[in-house]
Amino acid sequence: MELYSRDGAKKVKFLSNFDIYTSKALDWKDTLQLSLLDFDPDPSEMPPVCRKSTMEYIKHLKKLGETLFELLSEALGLQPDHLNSIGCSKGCSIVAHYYPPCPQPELTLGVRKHADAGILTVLLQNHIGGLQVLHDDQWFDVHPIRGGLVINIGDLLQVLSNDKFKSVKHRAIASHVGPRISVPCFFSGHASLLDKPFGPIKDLLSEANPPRYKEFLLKEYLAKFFSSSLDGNKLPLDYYKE
Ligand SMILES: O=C(O)CCC(=O)C(=O)O
Ligand SMILES: [Fe+2]
Repeated sequence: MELYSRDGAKKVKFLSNFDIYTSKALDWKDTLQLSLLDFDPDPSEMPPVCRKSTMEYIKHLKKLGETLFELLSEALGLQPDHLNSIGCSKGCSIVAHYYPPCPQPELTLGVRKHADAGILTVLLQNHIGGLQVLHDDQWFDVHPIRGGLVINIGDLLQVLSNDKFKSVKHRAIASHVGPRISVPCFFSGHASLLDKPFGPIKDLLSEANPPRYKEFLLKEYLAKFFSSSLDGNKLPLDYYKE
């Protein structure tokens, strides 16, 4: 109760669906959300119950994020430090979802179909399972692997890469068994990116590969995402397509 809030400015909060007032239906979950725009949080801001483990986890996440962005830069044909140098690995939100057992799972979902709004997601999950990805119009289970992490491309990496990387549509189903716990970490860039124009990486563009998105302000895009709902028809990214 102490942490329960929908105040965007709060770094640590506990809430149910972020779109509770705009959505037609709600997801079967509660969420603890930690915003780390600089990766260097004051430990006293973390809830005591998970302070030590979170601080330890963040250290590893930062390193893993940097390695993943090096690999992705190379895959785009850029210098290995490109994505890191523009701030991709410099900030993230850690979100811990708690999906209670559901008496009627056929009537709801853990999380509705969506693509992550950020750049890249690193997801840790417990052994219950329920995450599914959409491929060729079919849902496929992502079976949990002990000690394994799921890496998802987000909408902003689709923009940066000018559609070379595609964000992945996914959802989580509800289940009689539980609780299921999943902890996605959303990399969405350093706080300093919020006020700067954001768009496809210039080095990737040419006459043969013109920009597929207009430049936009990250803070406006994020405001659109959080003020809409996951089941809306128009996605925030659609506003910026060329
Ligand atoms: O719980 C999961 O496995 C997925 C959660 C998710 O997709 C999200 O928070 O964006
Ligand atoms: Fe997601």
